[in-house]
Amino acid sequence: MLQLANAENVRAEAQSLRQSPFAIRGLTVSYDQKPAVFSVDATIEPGKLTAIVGPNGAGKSTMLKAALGIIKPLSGQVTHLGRPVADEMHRIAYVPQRASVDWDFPVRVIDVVLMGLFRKTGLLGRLSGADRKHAMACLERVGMTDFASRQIGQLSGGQQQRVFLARALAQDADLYLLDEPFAGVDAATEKAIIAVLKSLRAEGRTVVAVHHDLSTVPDYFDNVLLLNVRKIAEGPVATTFTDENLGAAYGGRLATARIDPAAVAG
Ligand SMILES: Nc1ncnc2c1ncn2[C@@H]1O[C@H](COP(=O)(O)OP(=O)(O)OP(=O)(O)O)[C@@H](O)[C@H]1O
Repeated sequence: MLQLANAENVRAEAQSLRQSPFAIRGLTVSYDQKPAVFSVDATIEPGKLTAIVGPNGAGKSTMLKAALGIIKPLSGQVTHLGRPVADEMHRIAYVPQRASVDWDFPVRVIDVVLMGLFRKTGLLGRLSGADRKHAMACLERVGMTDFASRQIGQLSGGQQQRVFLARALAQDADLYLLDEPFAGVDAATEKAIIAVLKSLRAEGRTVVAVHHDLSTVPDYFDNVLLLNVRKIAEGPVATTFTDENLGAAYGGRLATARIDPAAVAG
């Protein structure tokens, strides 16, 4: 009887942890003593698609990198599922900005995807046939199986973006953080990527993406976090993605930007 009650407790705890958000508290990051992100609190709702939106230089990439410990913040705490993020990295997949990656590195597409499994297998761990099958299935999800043996330097920008998404899929994470996944891709690739992100949400996973095209925010995302060094607002798109909040994030430059993303391109 006691054992049954314990099993029930463990299940309830696991369930409530799954519903605990990715939470950022008091995050401040400075470069050369100038704050790029200042005192940001954010609570990412589990099982939703959240956009991080703000002008160039607003600190969006910096916030993601600092939240994951890739760069060291001046201050702040970040938790995932109620625990320090450093203990939870095996549940988190990060897709960096394409421009920040050395695409001349001599490695095949399939090997990039298999890198997504390193946290599970260890760097020197042996990959099984099932691992390779899983990696191929991830490539299939992004429509890139025909390119498995290609060197990554021989891919187009959109194809590179898809491969990085496949690597994140291979990680089988709870939380996906993507830095501008739609940057420089054509309409077909954008459609393919958003379909994958929505399928992750349908599986109960959480997706956060830095996003520049304001016109697609309402179609693509459930929630939005507006940033300009400080947090301007966060919440459901319907109530948060307002002209007032956009004006506060982008300054006077943005009277019509919600329908004209070109207005904020520079
Ligand atoms: N390594 C660095 N050293 C010094 N300053 C940096 C560094 N990285 C970013 N910055 C500065 O920090 C600020 C925030 O940059 P960040 O890349 O986080 O902005 P962003 O919102 O992601 O911009 P974008 O939309 O252009 O990608 C900018 O002013 C940028 O110049």
